[in-house]
Parts: sequence; C-alpha cells; structure tokens
Amino acid sequence: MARSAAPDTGASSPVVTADDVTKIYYRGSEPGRLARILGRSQPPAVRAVESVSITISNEEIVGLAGPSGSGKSTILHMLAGLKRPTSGTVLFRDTDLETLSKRERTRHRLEHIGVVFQQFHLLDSLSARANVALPLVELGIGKRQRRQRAAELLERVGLGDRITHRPGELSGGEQQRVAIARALITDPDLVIADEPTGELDTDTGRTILETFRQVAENRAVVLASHDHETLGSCDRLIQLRDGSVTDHLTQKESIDEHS
Ligand SMILES: Nc1ncnc2c1ncn2[C@@H]1O[C@H](COP(=O)(O)OP(=O)(O)OP(=O)(O)O)[C@@H](O)[C@H]1O
Repeated sequence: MARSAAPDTGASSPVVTADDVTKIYYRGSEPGRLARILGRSQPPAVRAVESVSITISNEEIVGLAGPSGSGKSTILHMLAGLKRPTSGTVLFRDTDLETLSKRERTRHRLEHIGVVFQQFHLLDSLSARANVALPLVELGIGKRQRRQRAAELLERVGLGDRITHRPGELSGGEQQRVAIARALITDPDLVIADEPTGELDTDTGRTILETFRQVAENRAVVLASHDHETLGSCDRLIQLRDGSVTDHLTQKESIDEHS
C-alpha cells in the first residue's frame, strides 16, 4: 500500500535510526532551551532514555530487552514519531522526524509504520474487523477493500471466526491479535510492537511470533518484551538498563543468554 518511496537498496537497508537520542520527561511544563542552558530551576525530571543509538534494517526483527522502566516503550514511541526526543535524531530512511509538523508525523506514521501498543488501544464500540480496518479509513480506502483486507488479516492471526466480535467480547490475547492485525493492515515498512506476546498463551505466542517472522520478510520489526521466547526469536537483541544500551546481542548470543 503506502510503502516508502525510498529506492530499494537491498534487504539490509536501514529503515529507522535513532542517533544519540535522549528523552527526559518533565513533570509540569518542559523548561525552555535558555532556561536549560542557564540551569534555572527546573521541574522534577525523569531521564528515561540516555544517548541511545540504534538502527533497525529491512528484513530483521530486533528485540529491546530490559527490566521494567529501562526505557523500552519510550524508545519505541520515539521510533514511531509518537514522542519527540529531548535531544538526538530519529531518521526514518532519509526523513528526520523532527523536521515534520505534527500533522505530517501522523501521516508519516499512518503510511509507513504499524504500531502494536502495550494496551492495544482498540475502540470498544467497533467490531474486530472495523478496528483492524481503521487505518485504511484514514487513508481513504473504500469500504469493500477495507473489509476484505481486515478479514484476511484476522484470518491470518487466527481470528477468522471472531471478525464481528467487539473487543469487550474477546479475551486479552484475542484483543492483542486484533491489535497486531491492525498494525499490519497498511503494509507498513516498519512494525513496532510493545510486548506483542504479553497476553498470549505459549502456543498462540508462537503463532504470533511466526506471523512476525513472515511479515519481517519484507519490512523491519522492532519489539519490546520481557518474554524469553519472544526475545530469543529476534535476529538481534538490544539490552537496556536505566535508559542506556548495555549490550547488543546477535541471535545466537541471545539464545545462549536466554536459554
Ligand atoms: N509520561 C511519562 N512521564 C514521566 N515519566 C515517564 C513517562 N513515561 C515513562 N516514564 C518513566 O520513564 C522511564 C522509562 O519508562 P518506559 O515506559 O519507557 O520503560 P519500559 O522499559 O518500557 O517499562 P515496562 O517494561 O514496565 O513497560 C520509567 O522510569 C518511567 O517511570
């Protein structure tokens, strides 16, 4: 659908790069630049991410590992353009997300990025199929095509018999699969998933991981997880602690580490 217009530079071309990004959450209003330079009294702050540089390339699944509060979700949100870094750059192919207006960032995300949120963010009043189809409404795709594609994706995540159910009529794991189907519906260049197997039983989790493997064949996937099996299925692992990268592991090393 809305794949990036970037030239095809091969399977391992970088899709998204975070270059020396730091994220500080301020309680209350964020101090202006001058106030920061002058060290004027600042509201309490949390340094959630500190000088992180990572690249996610086409056709790979990269896992973010680390204890609760180590900055995984914050990094995912910055890669998606949902949060702006306090300093540093997030480059999506050749586009510096900081140069985009809020509206442009939203459009960019819609066209190029599929996000599976930790809390799913499904609309209770809509069926599973309508939830999955929602991004296509925003892209102006016709109803028939939307319904067909959403039904196909629900089938793919094992929910072909639940397409008219509303989120409240689905289990947590089923809602998670609806969220995954929705993230894939725009055929994004990058899929970002926060704990994508968190609510799933082992067998369903494996099926979902297999789905991620298949979708990573022509796009980039980055996920955050606490689950050893999920992390073990990634091509690379980035280990975080207190907002900083402490280790980069290849698949083999990560399997040894998590076995
Ligand atoms: N909106 C916010 N305002 C202030 N602090 C925040 C905010 N969001 C996150 N934090 C803090 O930033 C740090 C990193 O949080 P983040 O959610 O990125 O961690 P995480 O590794 O994803 O954790 P988890 O595994 O529990 O989801 C934590 O100390 C958290 O309390």
